[in-house]
Amino acid sequence: MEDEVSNGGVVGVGIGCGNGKERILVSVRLRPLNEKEISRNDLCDWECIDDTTIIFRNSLPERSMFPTAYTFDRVFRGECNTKQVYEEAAREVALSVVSGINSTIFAYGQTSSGKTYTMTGITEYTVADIFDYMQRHEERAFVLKFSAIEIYNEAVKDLLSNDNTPLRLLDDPERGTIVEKLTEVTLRDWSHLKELLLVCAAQRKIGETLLNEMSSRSHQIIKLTIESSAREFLGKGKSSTLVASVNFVDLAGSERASQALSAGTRLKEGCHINRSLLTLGTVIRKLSKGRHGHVPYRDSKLTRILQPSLGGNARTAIICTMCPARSHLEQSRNTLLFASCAKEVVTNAQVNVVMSDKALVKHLQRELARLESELKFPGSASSTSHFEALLRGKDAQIKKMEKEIKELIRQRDLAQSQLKNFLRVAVDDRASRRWEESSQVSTSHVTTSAYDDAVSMSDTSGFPYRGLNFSFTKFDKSMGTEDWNELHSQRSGKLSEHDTFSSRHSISSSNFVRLIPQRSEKNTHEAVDDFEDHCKDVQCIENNESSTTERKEHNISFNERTESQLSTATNQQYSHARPQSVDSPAITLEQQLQNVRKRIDDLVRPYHDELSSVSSAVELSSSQSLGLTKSRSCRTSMNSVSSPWFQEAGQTDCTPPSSFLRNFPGRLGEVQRKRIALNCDIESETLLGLKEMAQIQCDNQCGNSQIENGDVGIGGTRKDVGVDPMLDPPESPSHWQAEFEKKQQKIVELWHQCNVSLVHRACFFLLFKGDPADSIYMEVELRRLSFLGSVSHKNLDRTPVQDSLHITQASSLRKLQREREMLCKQMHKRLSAEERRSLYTKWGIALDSKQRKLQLARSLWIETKDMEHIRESATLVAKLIGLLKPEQALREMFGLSFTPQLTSRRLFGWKHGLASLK
Ligand SMILES: Nc1ncnc2c1ncn2[C@@H]1O[C@H](COP(=O)(O)OP(=O)(O)OP(=O)(O)O)[C@@H](O)[C@H]1O
Repeated sequence: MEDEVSNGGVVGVGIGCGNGKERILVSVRLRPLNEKEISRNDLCDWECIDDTTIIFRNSLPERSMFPTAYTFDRVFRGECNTKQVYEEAAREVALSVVSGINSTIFAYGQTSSGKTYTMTGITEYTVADIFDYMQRHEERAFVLKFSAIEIYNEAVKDLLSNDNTPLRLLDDPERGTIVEKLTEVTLRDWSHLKELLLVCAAQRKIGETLLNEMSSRSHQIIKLTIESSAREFLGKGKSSTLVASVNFVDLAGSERASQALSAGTRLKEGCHINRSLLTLGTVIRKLSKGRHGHVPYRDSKLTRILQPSLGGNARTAIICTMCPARSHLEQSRNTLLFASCAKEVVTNAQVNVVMSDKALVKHLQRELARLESELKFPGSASSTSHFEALLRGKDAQIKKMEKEIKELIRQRDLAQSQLKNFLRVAVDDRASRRWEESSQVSTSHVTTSAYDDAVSMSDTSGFPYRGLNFSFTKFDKSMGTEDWNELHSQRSGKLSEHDTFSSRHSISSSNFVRLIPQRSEKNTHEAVDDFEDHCKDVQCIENNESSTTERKEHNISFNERTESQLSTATNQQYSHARPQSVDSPAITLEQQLQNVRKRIDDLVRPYHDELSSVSSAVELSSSQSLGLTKSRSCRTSMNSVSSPWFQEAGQTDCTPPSSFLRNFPGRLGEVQRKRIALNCDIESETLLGLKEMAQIQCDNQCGNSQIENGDVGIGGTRKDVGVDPMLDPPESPSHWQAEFEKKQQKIVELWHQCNVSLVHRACFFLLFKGDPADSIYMEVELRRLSFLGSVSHKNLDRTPVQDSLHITQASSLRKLQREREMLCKQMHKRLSAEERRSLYTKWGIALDSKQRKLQLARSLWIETKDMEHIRESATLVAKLIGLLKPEQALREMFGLSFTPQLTSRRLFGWKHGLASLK
């Protein structure tokens, strides 16, 4: 049995038992008056009035100062037998030992008060109960070990050994103070115990005093150690053992030398006894006041050995024995004071689990692995918490910034609207003055003058035409095209028919741009009858837009520049007529506006950097999950493979998003603006980085101008920005198919609305045919388009930002028309005469009509609801650009900013095809 549990290498594992902290159980036992006391007519002053209170019944005046009632966990009258004392004052504590909890039962009291009498009984009852417990728990294997020592004159003696040599006390880091070379005997049975108890009694120092013929002159500690293991795990290497000890402590009695009439040896014994008991009293007193300061455990061998039982890992019960005789009043009172302190002492008992060698080896191996890992990654746990703290801090920072941005945007909007109002008033005022002045000459001059104003401002001061249109909205709306033509004719006096058309078309384009931004492409066809005229018209607008390009190079937002120029122009134009006091508010407002914008930029930049890093992380993880190699950005790859339209667009015009972004309240930082400037047409908007969208979306939220469009709103979290579909694929193929068709339809409609390049549409349409893996690209495309569409369609309360967007939308429409024209040119090259004829017939174009190729090109992608039409359009466009194998196009070009390694051969094939269009 002893082999099952190793004593040498065993590590005790303390397991907190939750309520391990408890006070020492303190009881008081009165013994009856003995014969001597009765014969002396000694009076009994003490009375247990109930089970917990003992009182002093004495009316002596000199004792009136002392307390008369003492309460303890239990008090026992003289007639109570030891069994009752055991059961009510010791049993529960003593038997904790079978559950692996250390326990100690003390007997404390003056000499001849009945300590030995009580402890002998309690020891026997406890062992009897332990044996009983062992019998009732056959499933466990028990080992019961017995040892006994006495501390006589501060020397520790082994009561089971004949050797009188004092034993040394050793300090073990795990087991505390241990007695060196102490005999420990494994108990066999009850009779074995009785035998050992007799041996101890025989060995213990007993002496005769006046008070006790058989006075114990030493402190005796009998120790029973119980080890128990579950039998089913024995020998299987994973058993664990409960190990605990119960100490039965029979202290030597405190005595007064005068009372005991001790002298010589007895006096010396008495001194040692009293000194050690004094130390015990001091320890108890200190512990009763809490564990503050030094507790003098080491001042006596008694307290040193019993340290775990005094406020340590043990349950403790103290039975204070008392002589009820008045002659022992002082000693009794001291005993009660000791008991009163003891009941305040708190111990913290633990269940002691000891592992078998094998279990211990396993445990140690695990511990070693843990330590090695900690060594390998020092502070990994702490770095995690540090990271979490950092994140929390960043979150708080972002929230604060969002709040600030909100406030700044509010201030900016206010300043903007004030400035706008001011300028409107200024312009109206100026116009009405001019009107009044001109009306004195002639009506025709009025309009000419008004028109001259507009044109001269545009021509001479670089005042943007679109800005002028915006400022003169009233004029545009109130005057029809005829008025403008007439006005123009009157101005030039000798306009050619061509000029007239250009003017009309320029104006109608402007009106179209501002008033009918969503006018369908088909309607535009009617306005653009003549190809050559159309090109001139385009050229005319491009000239106007070149000024915008210049502005873009200077990195000044359109909004800022427009307003600034408007303000400057207005000031310049009317400085002679307007008092300085009127100009000042405009300058102040403009300054205010710029300050607010600068603050927002400063605030947004770090926020956006943060967002970028998060997006990068998302992209990286996405690309990893796709098994893609992070490469050049999608934008870069698109530029490298894009059609001439993409390139051309990139060189000339600003795009709706870039224009939008530059004018948007929460404008992007410098880097973002530069990046966006690389994409210069609406087709390139498919490449609009998700980060930018997320930024805009964030800004929108800040500005309470969240953009929504049908069922694909932009508002939401970063997760919404085209990343989550990868994480959340459709549940079933049929579900996905339905979803795919729905998304495809929506995309086709948005392409149409946003005037997206036909080449882009064709590539995308032919590339993504319903594979579930395409879901992310569909989602990205859908959201980009939704974003563009929603921005350009929400024009109820038009802002300068939106105005600028409409202009670029017109530009995109024009580019679309040019694209059709280029496709038209390709028809001759890519299609045989027979193929062309067949297509004309199929597409309902009369074979004898003029400009059949152009008609065919203009018929492409015009029916958004007819998927067959869309498919045929896509196939024809692909053929015209030489994209024979659309599936070879790179999907990633349409997705997030990650691409696989591009093979030059693939690119070459497509680029070659595209290049041939030039
Ligand atoms: N509760 C009791 N009922 C009857 N007799 C008792 C009781 N308690 C003690 N006695 C008797 O009192 C005497 C002294 O008891 P005991 O030796 O146990 O005292 P003690 O406190 O151990 O003294 P010391 O400190 O001197 O050893 C004994 O003869 C014992 O039988």
